[in-house]
Amino acid sequence: MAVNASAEDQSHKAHRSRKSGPNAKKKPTNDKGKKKEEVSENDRKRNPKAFAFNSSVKAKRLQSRAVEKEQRRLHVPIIDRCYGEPAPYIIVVQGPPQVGKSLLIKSLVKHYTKHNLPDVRGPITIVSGKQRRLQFVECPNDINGMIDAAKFADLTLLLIDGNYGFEMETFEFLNILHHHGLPKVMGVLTHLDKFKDAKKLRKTKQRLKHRFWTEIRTGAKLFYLSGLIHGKYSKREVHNLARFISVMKFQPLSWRTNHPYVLVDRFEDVTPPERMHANNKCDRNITLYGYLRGCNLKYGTKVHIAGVGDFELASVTSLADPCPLPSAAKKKGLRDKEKLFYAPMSGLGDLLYDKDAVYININDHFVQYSKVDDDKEVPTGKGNFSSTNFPRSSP
Ligand SMILES: Nc1nc2c(ncn2[C@@H]2O[C@H](COP(=O)(O)OP(=O)(O)OP(=O)(O)O)[C@@H](O)[C@H]2O)c(=O)[nH]1
Repeated sequence: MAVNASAEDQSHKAHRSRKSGPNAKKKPTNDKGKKKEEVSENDRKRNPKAFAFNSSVKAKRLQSRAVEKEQRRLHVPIIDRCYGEPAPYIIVVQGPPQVGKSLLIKSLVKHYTKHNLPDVRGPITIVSGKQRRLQFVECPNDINGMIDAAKFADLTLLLIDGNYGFEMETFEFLNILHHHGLPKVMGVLTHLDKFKDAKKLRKTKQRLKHRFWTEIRTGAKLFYLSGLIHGKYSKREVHNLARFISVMKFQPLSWRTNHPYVLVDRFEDVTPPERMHANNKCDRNITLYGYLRGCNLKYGTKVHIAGVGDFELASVTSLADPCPLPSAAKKKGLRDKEKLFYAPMSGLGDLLYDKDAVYININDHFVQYSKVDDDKEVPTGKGNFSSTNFPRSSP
């Protein structure tokens, strides 16, 4: 018994871990310098690394990714049902009378294509980049024209006379746009050269900008065209505006992606002449040309022509692209040759595509006539007919 009692009372020396030598180095330790066996169960459960972050940059990135994922979940993905090359984006230029709509379209066309447009009539299609085509349309100043324009506009340039301020036409058009799903809107202030006082100009710019933000949204883009140089807008300002349009991201409106629609850039009356002779007021057959947008157009579907009514579609034909995108070569930018444009209603563009023919427009100065002995002139050389639409081939 005496032996047992002495064994219970015996006190052992505490274990002294090695402080030096190879064994001391070998022992695994945790972060706080404690040896593995010394980490308590409680410490192990409260691992600070499990939920904290080390890098604030990484945390920010993770957070923004999570927000993005959440937004993607909330929005239905937009399915592009277009076949082949995307149709040109339509840019509607709107504003009160004499604000400078035609001049702005002419300046932008000149910037993109280096061509002078004498007159703005109908849609003007241009190639603005390797992947992008644009179609400029001037919005008429009547209510029906505005309603039609709001239906197809991808981007609206709202021209505002800076000297006068907002006018009724702008508010009307904005109201119509709101009812059609509000496409992208950018404001352009013109007639700023009429201000003589710099301070007044600055104040007006500020005032109009805030008024514009109230109408659209805070931060909506407003461009300033400070005046005319030789009857045209400043090259630098037009360049900035064109650059902005070239890189802009367009969000297709859901109704439009689910319905086929065409902005007609040319039309032709193909009624047989004998029918017209018999009755001058007979029903006409009309062929309409334009880029198909939205989704596919089926044979036999009824079409609505804005301002005219509903019609039966007799046939749909796919034609060669009159203003194609450049070939996908690995080079930067566009060559001058590739800066195509197509404006049949304005009477410009060298090629005119018809249902059964392609017409080449030859300028007068390309036509050469050679002298023939019997004093009759026979056209030769590059062109056979001067400024005449000449059928080349049938597709
Ligand atoms: N001083 C000045 N004149 C301008 C400015 N912008 C346009 N103009 C002039 O305003 C006149 C009308 O320009 P247009 O481009 O024909 O205007 P518009 O809006 O197409 O006119 P409508 O088609 O009749 O509605 C032209 O004589 C232009 O030179 C500007 O910023 N300053």
